Order: sequence, then structure tokens, then C-alpha cells
Amino acid sequence: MKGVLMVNLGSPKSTDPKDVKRYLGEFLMDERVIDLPYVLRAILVKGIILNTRPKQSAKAYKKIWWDEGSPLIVLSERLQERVDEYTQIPIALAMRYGEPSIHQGLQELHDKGVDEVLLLPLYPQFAMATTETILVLTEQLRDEHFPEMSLTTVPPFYNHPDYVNVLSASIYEKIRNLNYDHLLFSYHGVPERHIRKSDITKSHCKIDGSCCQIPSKAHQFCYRHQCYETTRLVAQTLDLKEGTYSTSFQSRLGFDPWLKPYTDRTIEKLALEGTKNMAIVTPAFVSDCLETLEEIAMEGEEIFHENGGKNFTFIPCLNDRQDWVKTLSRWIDEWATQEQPNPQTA
Ligand SMILES: C=CC1=C(C)c2cc3[nH]c(cc4nc(cc5[nH]c(cc1n2)c(C)c5CCC(=O)O)C(CCC(=O)O)=C4C)c(C)c3C=C
Ligand SMILES: [Fe+2]
Ligand SMILES: [Fe+2]
Repeated sequence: MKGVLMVNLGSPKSTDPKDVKRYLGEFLMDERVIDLPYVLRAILVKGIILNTRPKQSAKAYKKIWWDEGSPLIVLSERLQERVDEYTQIPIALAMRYGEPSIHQGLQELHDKGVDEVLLLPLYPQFAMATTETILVLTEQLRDEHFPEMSLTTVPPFYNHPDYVNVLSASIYEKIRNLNYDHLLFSYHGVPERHIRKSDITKSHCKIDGSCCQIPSKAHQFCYRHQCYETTRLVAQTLDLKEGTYSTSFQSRLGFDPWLKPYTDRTIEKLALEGTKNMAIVTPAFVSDCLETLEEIAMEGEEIFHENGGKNFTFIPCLNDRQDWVKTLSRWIDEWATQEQPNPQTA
């Protein structure tokens, strides 16, 4: 029997610094997130970051927390429930860090008699710190606990016409009556090193931007390329004029170079250069979360206003919008009803 496991990043259990510390500990000790040898990673995470960051992050979480819980979890649950209404096969939801865990999600499907699982990482673009870590852990758990289960993975959908159309519609709804000067596509950042590590050709990636437009099989795993492609395809769909939109990367952590340009500096620069009305969309996330609701909708707006900007329009993630729910349900149904392996999945 077939079933689906949707996986998102996860959130702390509550805004209590102790819960935030537990969550950040699990998250940042992942070797695909902080990719240092174990001992160095433990010194950095347990010895340094976890002494200060949980308090700071707990404060930020308090600003966006809902009565029902973490927005990321609540919105992911709503998405799963709504997709479940449209499809016949069981759909479980799991988080890479915290709960419900991937193990719990696989167990839930197993208990319903599922032995063919479609794994759906809720990330449009591939990254070692997101898609890859979900694949590796899910396979590991399958091998250990559910060896009879087969796993098929939905590949990154950054350039899938259905996704691009839904994302474009979500942007259009917000900007059609807006007199905006600039639309910023802000993606979660990653250290530049992650991009080099994921380059399967070991020679294509130049980081300076000169490589991402040159066709290469490296792009199958290049987060930077896939982010710029999402922007390009949405711009094409909405017929955005050159110079009225751009791409940036948010949420850097630590002292290593991360993908540039940085979102906070870009917002500041736009305002200082005279942009009065800006809109911002965050296509690396399908569900609103700390990084969109606090870092962009609150902090980003503040930076814009402090530097002379006037109107700042935050465009929500796809969350549980009808066209997104229907798109995911269709992808799932296509997979569930086919006999042959789906070219959509790998
Ligand atoms: C080395 C650190 C990090 C990498 C690499 C990274 C990549 C990455 N993350 C997301 C999506 C999300 N990240 C979120 C929060 C968050 N991310 C990091 C660090 C890295 N992320 C931290 C420390 C945190 C916690 C919050 C904080 O202390 O600032 C979230 C939000 C979670 C929530 O509960 O709302 C998401 C979603 C992507 C897509 C990505 C690489 C492409
Ligand atoms: Fe992150
Ligand atoms: Fe590239």
C-alpha cells in the first residue's frame, strides 16, 4: 500500500529557552548543517552557540508564536490535513528536528499498512542542510526499522511549472494593486562552502555568480543555481521588468562567508538608494516560520523604515493556499496511480 511522508524543518516545543536549546542542539549538531568534524562541531555548538543563542532565539520565537504553537508546525499540519482531504492515500507529517519525528511519521504509515512511501521534503530548492539531511536520515531509519518499505523521493521542485505558477499567483495577488518599486526574492542563506561540497563535478561552482547560468549537471544539487532559477521563472511568468526585482540570501550565522548578497544589507541599500515601496517574498520556505515572520516581516520592515523606506509589503509563504494544496494532491495522485516509475520522482 502507498503512503506519503511530508517533511519540514521543525521548531522547538515551546518558547521556553530550555526547549529552544534542545531543538537548536539537535539542529546544529547535524553534520549537514554545521559541517565540521564532530569534535569541532561539538565545541562550537555545545561550548559556544548553545550558551547564548537559545535565549536570543527564544525571544524571537515569542514574537511570532501562536496560541496553537509554532507557526511552522501549525501551518505544516494545516497543509497535511488539507492535502489529506483531497487524496485517498495516507499522508503523514514529520519534522527533521523535534516532533513529530521522521521515525514517528514512518511508524504511523507502517501502522496503516503502508510499504511504499513517497517522501516529500517541503523545500523547493535542494540544499545539503535541508533536502539531503532528510533523505539520509529517512533512508537510515527505513533500513533500521522498516526494511520492507520502499522509498521514492519528490525531487526539488524549484523549476516545476506547477510550483512556479502557484508561487507567481501568490505574489501577483499581493502586488497587482501595489505601486511597488522593487520586489526582493529573499532565500535562506547557506555557507558558500556548502555549495562547493554539493558540486558533483568538483569544478563547476565558482560562487562568484559566473557559474550558475552555465548549464551543468552540478545544478541538480546547486542551491544557488536553483534559487536564481526560481526567481527567473517567476519573473518571466509575471513579466517583471529588469531592475525591478532581485535575489538575496538571509539568516546567516557565524563568521564564514555565506551566499551573497545578504538580505538585511540589500533592504538597507534599497532604502538608502531611494526605494520607497518594496515587496518581499521568501521562496525557500513553503510555510511561514521564524525566518519569514520575524526576520523578514518584522526586522526587515524595521531596517527598511530606518533607512528611509515607506511601504514594506511582506508576501506570505504558500502555506495551505488552495492552489498549492491542489498541486501537491495532484503530484501525489499521479505517483499513486502510476505503475511505472514517475519521471517526476527519483
Ligand atoms: C549553519 C546554520 C544553518 C544553515 C546552513 C541553515 C540552512 C537552512 N535553514 C532553512 C530553513 C529554516 N531555518 C530556520 C531556522 C534556523 N536556521 C538556523 C541555522 C541554519 N540554517 C538556525 C540557528 C535557526 C533557528 C532560529 C535562530 O536561532 O535563528 C527555520 C525556522 C524554524 C522555525 O521554527 O520557525 C527554517 C524554516 C533552509 C531552507 C536552509 C537552507 C537552504
Ligand atoms: Fe535555517
Ligand atoms: Fe553555480
